[in-house]
Amino acid sequence: MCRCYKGAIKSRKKRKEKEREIFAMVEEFVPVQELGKSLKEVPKNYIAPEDKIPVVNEPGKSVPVVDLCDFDLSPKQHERVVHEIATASSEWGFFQVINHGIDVAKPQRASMDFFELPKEEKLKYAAKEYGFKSDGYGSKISNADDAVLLWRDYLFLCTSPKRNLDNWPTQPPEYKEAMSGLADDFLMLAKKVLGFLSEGVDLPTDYFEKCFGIPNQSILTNYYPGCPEPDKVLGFMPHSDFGGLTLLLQDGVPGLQVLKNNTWVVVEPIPGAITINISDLLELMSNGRYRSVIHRVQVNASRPRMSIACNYSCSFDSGVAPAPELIDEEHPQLYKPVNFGDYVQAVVKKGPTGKSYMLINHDSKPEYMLFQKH
Ligand SMILES: O=C(O)CCC(=O)C(=O)O
Ligand SMILES: [Fe+2]
Repeated sequence: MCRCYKGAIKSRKKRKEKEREIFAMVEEFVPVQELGKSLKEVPKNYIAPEDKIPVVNEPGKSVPVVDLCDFDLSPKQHERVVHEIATASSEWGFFQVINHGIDVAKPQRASMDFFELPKEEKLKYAAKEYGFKSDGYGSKISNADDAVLLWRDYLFLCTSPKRNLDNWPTQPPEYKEAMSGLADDFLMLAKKVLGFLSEGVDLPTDYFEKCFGIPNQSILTNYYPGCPEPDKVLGFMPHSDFGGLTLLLQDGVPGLQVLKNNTWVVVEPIPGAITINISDLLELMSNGRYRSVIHRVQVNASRPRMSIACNYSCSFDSGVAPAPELIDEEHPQLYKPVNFGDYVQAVVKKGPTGKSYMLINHDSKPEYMLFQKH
C-alpha cells in the first residue's frame, strides 16, 4: 500500500472521529413547549446575556421588499429585480420577496399542526444527532457545554440531495406532501435568486448555482412557544447563517430582527412573503460583495411563533472559494477557501452565536477565526 493512500485512510479516520465527537448523540430533552406551559420563571440556563443594542422599528427603516411579479418580467423589470436584490444583499444582507408564486399556506398549516400534536407523538421523531446531519425533532443544536439554550423547539429535515421520507412525521397526514412540495419550490426559487445575484455582480446567470454544485438543502422549522419572561431569553441568539442562501417563512408574528448600523431592525412579517438572506458561503464566494448579516429572534409572552427556514448550500465535502472574477486591485481577496464540512463542524461546535467563522488567515491549516469585517 503506498504511503499517500495510507495517509488518506488515516486522515479520513481522524475526520470521522472528530465528526463523531461533534455530532454526538443527543441526550433526552424537555421540549421548551412543555416548559412554557408549566413555569412562571425561566430556568437559568435559558437566560441570555443582556443586550445593549437598541431596537428600531421606524417606517422607512425596514428590510427591502422586492416584487417578483410572478416571474412574468419584462427586460426592464428583470433589470429592476437584479438591481434591487443586489443592492439589498450588499446593504442589508436581507430582503423579502412578494408575488413569488409559491403556495406557503399549506406547509405552514401542516407544520403548525405538527407542533400542536401531543408531546409523545412529536417525541417519536426526536433527532438522534446534534447539528445539521439527521432529520428530527429537538431543541438543542450544539453540544457545546456553554451554548445558551434557546427558547425554541425545532424540526429539522434534510431535503436535498436525499429526502428520507420514512423519517418524516406521519402526522398530520398531509405533512410529507406539503413539506416536500415546499422543498421543491424553494429549490427552484433559490436557483432563480442565485441567477439574479450572479447578474448583480456582472457574472453569467448560472455562475453561483454552478459554484454550489448539487445542492445540499435542508428545512428547519422553528417553534418559539410563549414565554413567562420573554425579555430574559432569546428564540435565536444573534448569529449569521452558515450556508449559502436562506429562504424563510414567517407566520405573521413579529420576532425576527436584523442588525443594521448597530441597531436591531424588525423584519416585518408580511403575509405570504418570503424572507431571503445571504449566508456565509455566499459572502465568501462573492468576496464580500454580498453580506451574511447577524440576526436574532425575540419571543412573545403569550403567542407562539413559528418560522420555516430553508438552507441552500453545497455538499459537505465541497471546497468553496471567492470567485476569481471578483478579486482585483480594488477588491483584494478577503477570504481563504474553505471546506464546507469543516466549516459546519466549527459552527456546530461553537453553537449559534455571533458572526460565524470565516477563514481569513492565509496559511493552509483549517483554522477558523471570528470574522469581524462589519
Ligand atoms: O425564526 C426566524 O425568523 C429566524 C430563524 C433563523 O434565523 C434560522 O433558522 O437560522
Ligand atoms: Fe438564521
